[in-house]
Parts: sequence; C-alpha cells; structure tokens
Amino acid sequence: MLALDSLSKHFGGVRAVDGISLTLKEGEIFGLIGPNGSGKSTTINLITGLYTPTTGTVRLDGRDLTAMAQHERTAMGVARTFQNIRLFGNLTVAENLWVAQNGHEQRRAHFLGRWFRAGGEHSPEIGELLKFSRLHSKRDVQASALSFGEMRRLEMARALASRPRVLLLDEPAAGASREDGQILAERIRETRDRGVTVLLIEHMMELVMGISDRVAVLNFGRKIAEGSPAEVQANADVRAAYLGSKHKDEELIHA
Ligand SMILES: Nc1ncnc2c1ncn2[C@@H]1O[C@H](COP(=O)(O)OP(=O)(O)OP(=O)(O)O)[C@@H](O)[C@H]1O
Repeated sequence: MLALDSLSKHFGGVRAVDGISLTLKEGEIFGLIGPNGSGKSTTINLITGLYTPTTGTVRLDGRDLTAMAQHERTAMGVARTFQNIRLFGNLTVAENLWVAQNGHEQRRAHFLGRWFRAGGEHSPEIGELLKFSRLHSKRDVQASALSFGEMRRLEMARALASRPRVLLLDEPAAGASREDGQILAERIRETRDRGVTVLLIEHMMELVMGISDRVAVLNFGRKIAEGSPAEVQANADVRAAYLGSKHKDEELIHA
C-alpha cells in the first residue's frame, strides 16, 4: 500500500537517506530499525512531506504523494507521531483529539479548542479514542499536565483521530518502562486490527521484534536487510551495524 521507491534525502554532503525502496503491505506492522543517525526519522519526514526528497517517490495505493503538501497527505490517510512529543499543551486531552480529527492547524487550534470546551461537538469517536488510550478520566485535563506516558498515549490517539490508513510511529517507546512498552505493543496491535497499517521506528528491540510482521534495517541511509524479525536478527550485516552503536548488538540478539 505504501511504497517508497529509490528515496534519497541529502543535507549538503550528508546522505541521510540514500536510495531506499520499501513496500508496506496493507494491514501489517512494519518495523524500521537501525543505529542512531541511520536515516529512520528522515524517512518518516519524507513520507509525511516535512522534507522534500532529493530523489525518489512516495506512493500510497499507487497515488504519487511526493509533490503533495503535508495536509494533503494527512487527508490521503497518512498520520504520524513525533519522537519529541508535540501536543497542544494549553488544550485539554479531548480538545487535542477534536482538533486532530477536524484537521485544524496549530494557529487555529487554540481558538477552536476554546469553542469545543464551550460546548461544541462531542463525537462518539473521540469517546472511543479516549477509551482506547486509557485517557477517559483525563479528558478535561490540560495536555501539559499529563504524565509522560499519558502524553505518549495522547500523541498516538491524536494521530488516529485523523482516521489514517497508515500510521507512522517515531520511537513511541522512547523513555518508556518495559511495562509501558508492553501496553504500547497491545495498542499497536489493536490499531493494526482496526485496519491501520503501521510503520514502527523503535529502539526497544523487544517491542519491535515482538510485534512486527516484517522489519527493515537502515545503516548510513541505506537499507541493509529486510525480512521477518528472526531473519533480521540472524543477519550478519545487521549485527555488524549494531556492534559499537549505542543500541548494542546484545539488545538485538536477545530481543
Ligand atoms: N535537517 C537536517 N539537516 C542536516 N542533517 C540532518 C537533518 N536531519 C537529519 N540529518 C542527518 O541525517 C542523518 C540521519 O538522521 P535521522 O534523524 O534520520 O536518523 P535516525 O535513524 O532517525 O536517528 P535516531 O535513531 O538517533 O533518531 C544524521 O546524520 C543526521 O545528523
């Protein structure tokens, strides 16, 4: 469904992404891993349109998204979370979801959020998302007052509020405990079971190897391996790439 073809992004002399081709199948969880600086976040930024590729194309169900603006890609069904959480801290949990559901940009979010609070729309879908993310008791709490784990859950719920076909998760378990990682794994599986295809960037190997149908590995902007979690873990190039990186070889092997 989502197809990247010979995608590259160069920043001056840095080849952050260097000719990556990948195809995600409808309804799968696809893990994208690699040592620090290997090009994972840049790949997501190319898919969402935050960056324009130096070469290559991004297609969704055969439609070329490469020249589309970010909001057009959102409308086509592409949603993401960020490595560094980006919520509207001055809006409540429910308002954050409502704003995302209605596709409003940041500059209008504040005003619209107030309108929502004053008795605007309360959609059943928002209620469902609050339940899904275990945030129903926090619906009227300002996002800035949430715990870190709750913020991460709200980020994912917010991405789902735009009713995506493909969800791009950029290190959703960063800073999370092992237990939080397990809860997150359940949420990701549930998301897939609802028909959303998932691209998961993650350093927590136990999580990514445990839930991905397929995994691709980047190193220096290039894809060095692709296959089932077991195939990737057994791959000599992959083990070599992880040796000496911050995310150790051992983590990969013992996941
Ligand atoms: N806007 C930018 N300008 C210049 N260089 C960049 C930019 N964004 C990324 N890079 C460089 O591109 C390379 C890939 O970065 P990227 O953030 O995609 O890696 P990553 O695999 O997501 O890393 P991490 O696991 O640490 O998040 C790095 O060398 C990075 O310094």
